[in-house]
This record gives sequence, C-alpha cells and structure tokens, in this order.
Amino acid sequence: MDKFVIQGGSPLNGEVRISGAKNAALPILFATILNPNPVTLTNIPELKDIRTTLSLLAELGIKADKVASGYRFDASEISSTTAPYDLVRTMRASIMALGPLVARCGQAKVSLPGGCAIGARPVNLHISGLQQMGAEVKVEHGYIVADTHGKKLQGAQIFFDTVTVTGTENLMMAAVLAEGQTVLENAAREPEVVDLANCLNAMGAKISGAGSDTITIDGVAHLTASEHAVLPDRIETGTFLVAAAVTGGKVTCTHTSAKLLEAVITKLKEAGADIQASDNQITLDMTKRKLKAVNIKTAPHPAFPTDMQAQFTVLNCVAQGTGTIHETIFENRFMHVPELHRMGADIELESNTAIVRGVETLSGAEVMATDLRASACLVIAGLFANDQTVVNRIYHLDRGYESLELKLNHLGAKVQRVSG
Ligand SMILES: CC(=O)N[C@H]1[C@@H](OP(=O)(O)OP(=O)(O)OC[C@H]2O[C@@H](n3ccc(=O)[nH]c3=O)[C@H](O)[C@@H]2O)O[C@H](CO)[C@@H](O)[C@@H]1O
Ligand SMILES: C=C(OP(=O)(O)O)C(=O)O
Repeated sequence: MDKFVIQGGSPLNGEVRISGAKNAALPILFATILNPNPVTLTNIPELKDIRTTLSLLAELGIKADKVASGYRFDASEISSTTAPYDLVRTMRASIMALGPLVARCGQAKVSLPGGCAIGARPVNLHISGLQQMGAEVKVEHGYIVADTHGKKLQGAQIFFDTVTVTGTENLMMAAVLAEGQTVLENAAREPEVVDLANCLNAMGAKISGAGSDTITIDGVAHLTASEHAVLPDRIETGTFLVAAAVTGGKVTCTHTSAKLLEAVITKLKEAGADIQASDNQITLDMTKRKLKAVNIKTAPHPAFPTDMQAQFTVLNCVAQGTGTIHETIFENRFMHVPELHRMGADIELESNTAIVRGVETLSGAEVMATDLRASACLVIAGLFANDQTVVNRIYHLDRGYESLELKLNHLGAKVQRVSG
C-alpha cells in the first residue's frame, strides 16, 4: 500500500483550490438511480470513493460519460438491483444505493457495509424508514434485501431516534418517487443534505425544509433531465486551514465558502488564527501568532463536525495550554491518539474525551493511518514535526482527499508518495 514520506518544518503558504465535497457528491451520484433522463453533475472530486461509486452505478446498468469537471449519466435502464459485497465493503456510503433502487425498481439487494474503524455504524434507521414506507426489508446472508412486491413506496411520517446524515439522505431519495407525502423528523441538517435536496429539486422533486430538522417530500411520478454542481468540501477546507494554523503559515482556500464551516472557523479564531473570508474564499494567517488550545465537542450540524475532530486533536497537541476534545458521534474515533503518542504528543484518553496538553515539538516517526480523518491528522502532525514522518497505509486519504500531496506541496510542504 502507498505511504507518505513527509519532511516536516515548512510553514504552508499560498493558495489552494478546494474540490467538490465527497459527502455531497456520493449521495448525489446515487440519486442518478432515480432518474431515467440525462443528469449532468459537475464539481465531482477525483477520489477513490467516487470511482467506487461509478463502478457500482455501472454494475446497476447506469452509463456515465466524462464531461468537463464531472459526468453525464444515463440511467434510462436499470439492469441490476444488486449492490455486491466486493464493491460495498470498501465504502460505507454504498448503503445509499438502497433507497433509490427500492423507489425506482421496487426491489434492492445491497450488501451490508463492512465495519469501519470509527464505530459500529449500524443502518437500522435506514431499514426501519423503508419499512415504514411499505417495503418488506430483511437481512439475509450479509445483504439487505428490500421488496415492495410491485407496489410504490408510500409516503410516511418518519422520526429519527438519532440524527443520521446518510439515513436522512437515503430516505429523502426514496421518498422522492413515493406515493404521497413523507415527513422526516429529527433529520440531519448538514450542508450536504441541502445540496442533495437542491439537486433532486432540480430534477423535479418536491422537497422543502432541507437544512432544518423537518424535511417534507411530496412524491412525484417521474423526474426530468437536469444539471447540478456539487458544493465545496467543507472538511477539505477545514483540513487545509488547520494545516496552515499548525505550521504557522498563511493559506487561502479558494472555491469554498466560510458559511459551510462556521463552527470550525469560530474555533480556529479562538485558537488565535487571523481569518478573513469573502464570497468564495477563506484566508487563514498564523504568521507571528501563537496557537492556543481549544475545547471541542462534536455534534450534528451546525455544531462542530466529527470529521474535523482528529485535525483539531493535532492542533491542540502543538498549542499552548490544555484542550479537551469530546467526541459524541462515533464511539471509536480516537485511533489517531496512539499514533500521535508515537510522535511525542501528550494526550490522555478518558472514554470519549481526549485531554490534550500542548508540547513544543513533535518528533517525526513511522505511523499508521487508520481512518480518513485520522490519516489527515497524522499528515498535519508530520508537516509540523521535526525530521521525517512516514504515514503508512494512506489508502483512506485517497478515499477522501483529491491530490492531497500535490496540493500540500504546492503550498510548500515536502510530501512524497511512495507506492508499495
Ligand atoms: C458519506 C457521509 O456522508 N459520511 C458522513 C456521515 O456518515 P453517516 O451518515 O454514516 O453517519 P451518521 O450520521 O449516520 O451517524 C451518526 C450516528 O448515528 C448512528 N446511527 C446511524 C444510522 C443508523 O441507522 N443508526 C445509528 O445508530 C451512528 O452509529 C452514529 O453514531 O455523517 C457522519 C457524521 O457527521 C460523518 O462522519 C461522515 O463523514
Ligand atoms: C467518515 C467519513 O466518511 P465515510 O462516512 O465515507 O466513512 C469521513 O468523510 O470522514
């Protein structure tokens, strides 16, 4: 597996173009299953997860032609309703094939997504939502098997016990072609949910309330040809801003929006960064400023995102003072902590809280990347550390960051990909 060899110690400086959001592009790609008419999607990031999704869509009979910065989809015929284990096991987001397949074809067989390092991540709410819409859903031989027995899905009043992002997206897509009205309560409010709703509405869906905790979907009989540009990646943006802060640099992220990551920007300012934001760019300046430790508590949007937790853990590692990091979304999202210990970090882990005491330096070491954002955190640690850091198994980074080493090197970092 590929690894990164990082020579630390250079502050990041310059401009970086932010890609389209992975977590918006993935549900939107699955939404093409719903529409037999042509759909053009742009600002699709070049990522492993996107390639996996395109392979999965191809498996279902959907044709994708490359166009500038995206793809044109032809889902006029769905030739298979099975999402096989081999493709699904590499990417949890594949569960989002379920809702659209059942809505369009009345049946689906989707492999249960494999376990992931950050927690158990059950899909019970996706399943019970479809059952409430009239589908028979069973789990057999590792697959979720759903069938409406020739009927259309029926609109339903669905309350989520826990706020779930892909659960909200899956059921919102299913409801688009259902008979009658569906109301999703305690729905996720993430910007990626709103982007999916905007994309579906551009296809002729009738969705209101996305971005609030109650989403109403009035089912329509069919969808029409459409185009949509995916919103910028707020987590990639936040990752570059933290990398600039940790290395004491000055970086402008372009093609993005501060409105997408207010909680993150608030914490970066509290940590001592100077941040200037305009319409579609954000500049973070940390030159001649001292980083101060901050307290973080992750929670569903608009609170602080769990996908930025690992990056702020490393920020606290090298800041003045002590900061606590409280993870409330996933029960096992501190896999980066033992790796940061190897680099000399001072972190005490108590259940789902990390108490991080800032240290003057981190020392380069060989570390193992576990999940996507833990990997990003180790790369940032390597950029700060003295000497050389080797981040092994960067497979996860390629799932979620487009051309990470090229973008970092353009900002003055020294990151080399070693294939293996
Ligand atoms: C592709 C994508 O968009 N991934 C994001 C999405 O993941 P994902 O949508 O998988 O995460 P969820 O929002 O569903 O998970 C939130 C919590 O709900 C629980 N849960 C979820 C579904 C369910 O049926 N039952 C249940 O108990 C999960 O175990 C977790 O504790 O949101 C997460 C939380 O912001 C992010 O970290 C991921 O980057
Ligand atoms: C956890 C993440 O992604 P996924 O849900 O695809 O595993 C992430 O983007 O940080």
